[in-house]
Amino acid sequence: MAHRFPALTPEQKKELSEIAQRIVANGKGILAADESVGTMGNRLQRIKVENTEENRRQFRELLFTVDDSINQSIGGVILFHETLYQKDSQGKLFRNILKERGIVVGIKLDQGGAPLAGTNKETTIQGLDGLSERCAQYKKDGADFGKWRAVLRIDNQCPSNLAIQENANALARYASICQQNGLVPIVEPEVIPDGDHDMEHCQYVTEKVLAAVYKALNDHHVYLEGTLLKPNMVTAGHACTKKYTPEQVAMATVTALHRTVPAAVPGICFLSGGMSEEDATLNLNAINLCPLRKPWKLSFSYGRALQASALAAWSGKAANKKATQEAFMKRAVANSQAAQGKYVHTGSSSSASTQSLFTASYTY
Ligand SMILES: O=P(O)(O)OC[C@@]1(O)O[C@H](CO)[C@@H](O)[C@@H]1O
Repeated sequence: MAHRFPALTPEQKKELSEIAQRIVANGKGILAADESVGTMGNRLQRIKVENTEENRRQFRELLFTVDDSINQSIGGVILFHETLYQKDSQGKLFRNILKERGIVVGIKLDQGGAPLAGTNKETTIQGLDGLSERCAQYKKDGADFGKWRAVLRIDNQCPSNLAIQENANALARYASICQQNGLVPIVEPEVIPDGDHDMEHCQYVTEKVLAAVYKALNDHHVYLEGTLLKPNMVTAGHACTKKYTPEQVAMATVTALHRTVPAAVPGICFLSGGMSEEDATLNLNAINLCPLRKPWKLSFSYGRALQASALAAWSGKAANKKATQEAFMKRAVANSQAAQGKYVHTGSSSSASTQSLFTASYTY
């Protein structure tokens, strides 16, 4: 079957694949700082800080103005709409601060879940209407990649075939629209860790979900070299009593990816999904040391696992700037090492870094 209606020009493809490769260049990963106002509110509540636009801005300013060497560990930052247009205390746009450091700016594009009737409380994600116009505007405003998170749950009759197919199709439609507008789509089908299932069952489900996603991306003529995948690691459910080592998680995760993700995809950046900061780093390191063939960069796109100890150190006080930035830098460097299989845990871990960051039914 001839490909008579090419979706992208060679120039568009070149731009997309170069952006994707810059984000996951050696030892680099993504800071997911795209928490919606509500999600950020939950985080701030834990440290007893009011969820105001100014408080959200102040915390993010600390992250984005950390030492210049951050660009050795962080290749991209995902922002929420509000943050893309915010400035630091000197009046400089955050997005310009990031770009001047060579960090690629990304934007969260999904817009919340909607119920799938006739299923066991499963959802699809909204945001396709008007997406092309939003992407075009964000590209003009400095974004070079987008993110769309679909949520799949393991439970009685879940994920259903309907939820898998519907979310795969929405991810593929989103990815196609992003690429038409010069944005690299981060494709995030998250199998959330709620439940008492074992790791083997998570692997089975993750493979089914990823296989459906790559079939849909192919159906929608998405250019894989200009995409990044943001999956869950294969782990046991949060309430499972059986414990697995990082090496076991790594083998199950890389096996699932091997079976489903084409080698044309330049990078796979895991979400942290409620793991403690330290577990997220140890698992990523083990994944990079896993003896299977790994044709893609295996890196991170962490939200909670990059920010939890920084948030705890900040506690809403400007006087804690140094401690906040040091805590963030420590996690960024550790994950950069883990993305190269070079992380060696030394000394004692702070309590914030070993604390589970799991939230039940984590949606937004
Ligand atoms: O699981 P983590 O690493 O904390 O966050 C992963 C993530 O996709 O989920 C959040 C909610 O959409 C986003 O803020 C973030 O990008």
